[in-house]
Amino acid sequence: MAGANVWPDTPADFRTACMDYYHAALAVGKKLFCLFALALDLPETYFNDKTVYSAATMRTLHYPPQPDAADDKILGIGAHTDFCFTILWQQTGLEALQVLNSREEWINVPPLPGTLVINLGDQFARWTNDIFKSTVHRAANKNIVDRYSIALFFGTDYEVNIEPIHTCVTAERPAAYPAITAGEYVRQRLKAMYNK
Ligand SMILES: O=C(O)CCC(=O)C(=O)O
Ligand SMILES: [Fe+2]
Repeated sequence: MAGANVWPDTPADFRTACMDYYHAALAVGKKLFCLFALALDLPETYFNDKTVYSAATMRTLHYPPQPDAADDKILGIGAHTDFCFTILWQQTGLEALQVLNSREEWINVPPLPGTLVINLGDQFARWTNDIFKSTVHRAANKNIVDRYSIALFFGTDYEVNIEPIHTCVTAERPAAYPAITAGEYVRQRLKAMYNK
């Protein structure tokens, strides 16, 4: 689940810029865990010891233009949920990302200058016993220019047990998920995705 990064030779400052952004986005991820802990009536620090060596991978994405493609031919990222928190930067001025709402309708997520999109992901649905949802989303670029986005996937340390938090379990809402370590969870998801 780990490997060396592959860096292009050009542009010269690409690696430094990526790493600067990576560390800034990581700090956002850590703050998110504090905010969600408070929202769950837990101490702000609840996730601190669970996010010491956070599994945090970043994906830089390029979507070529395909304005003339028919809907069933369009390439992009198909409908899916993310494993863990996603901190997504999207290029401004282009619409491509959509989320599925509770009425099963696809809603555009237009990039707003100076904002990030935060997706809670499946691990947080497990932590919260489905009180918080992991949003189904997809992205395709039907514009006439290239589109770029950057997704940082931020989860707990791999050895942490993910299980419904006590404040999210009641007699009416019994625990819907067994405990599983974050590492084993990611391993199973990757196996299901790439090892069919
Ligand atoms: O590019 C986007 O807007 C979405 C990317 C995404 O959903 C992903 O990488 O999991
Ligand atoms: Fe995603």
